[in-house]
Amino acid sequence: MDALIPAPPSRPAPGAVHLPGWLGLQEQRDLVSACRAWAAGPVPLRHTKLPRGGVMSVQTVCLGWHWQPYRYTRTADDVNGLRVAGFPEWLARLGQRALADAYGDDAAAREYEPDTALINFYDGSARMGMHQDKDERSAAPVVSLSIGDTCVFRFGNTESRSRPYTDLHLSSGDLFVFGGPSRFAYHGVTKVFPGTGDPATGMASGRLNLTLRVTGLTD
Ligand SMILES: O=C(O)CCC(=O)C(=O)O
Ligand SMILES: [Fe+2]
Repeated sequence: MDALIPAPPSRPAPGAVHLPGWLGLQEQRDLVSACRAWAAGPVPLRHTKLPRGGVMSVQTVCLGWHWQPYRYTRTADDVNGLRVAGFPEWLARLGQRALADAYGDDAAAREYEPDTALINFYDGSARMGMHQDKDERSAAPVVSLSIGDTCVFRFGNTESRSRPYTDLHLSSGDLFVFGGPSRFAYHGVTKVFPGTGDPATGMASGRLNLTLRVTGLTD
């Protein structure tokens, strides 16, 4: 939680890697600016509607492909019907750098071509229940980047939402990658600590998380 003393790198499960403080301050600032522009449209940042009538407490906007429970489409049919913003090349390169640093396998990192990003904004009371990222038709790793307030990220197992799991803090600038045997592990966000982010990132409050993924889909 203390931005001045980043936690050491850790591997909570095989294929899962946490690299605290991976993004520099300027990279975080640039990502915040980019996310602010994406949040304005063509598809706005919004609370995703759930099939049984509820809404998610986080607010989300997608790039490349639009996710809604539980599929990807090019257009945001549950929002305004517009095509989502494209997935930029620079973000794919950032994802490759993340994989290279997490796994130390430059050749595998060069092959990584994420084509969607889910950008989630958490206010102080938002949470995300334990779930698997399993609407992709690819087992390529998920790259997660966090900016703003620190949260408790619960990283579990591939069998069920319950124990064993590891609770860790994801703070501003942290990278978390889950692939290989952990790719379909359950995970969630149980708590956000308001006021723990550095306003110099451009986030006055709240938490931003980007997950880069390979959908395995073609048009
Ligand atoms: O906010 C996070 O750290 C996790 C987000 C997540 O699991 C998701 O978008 O599927
Ligand atoms: Fe997820």
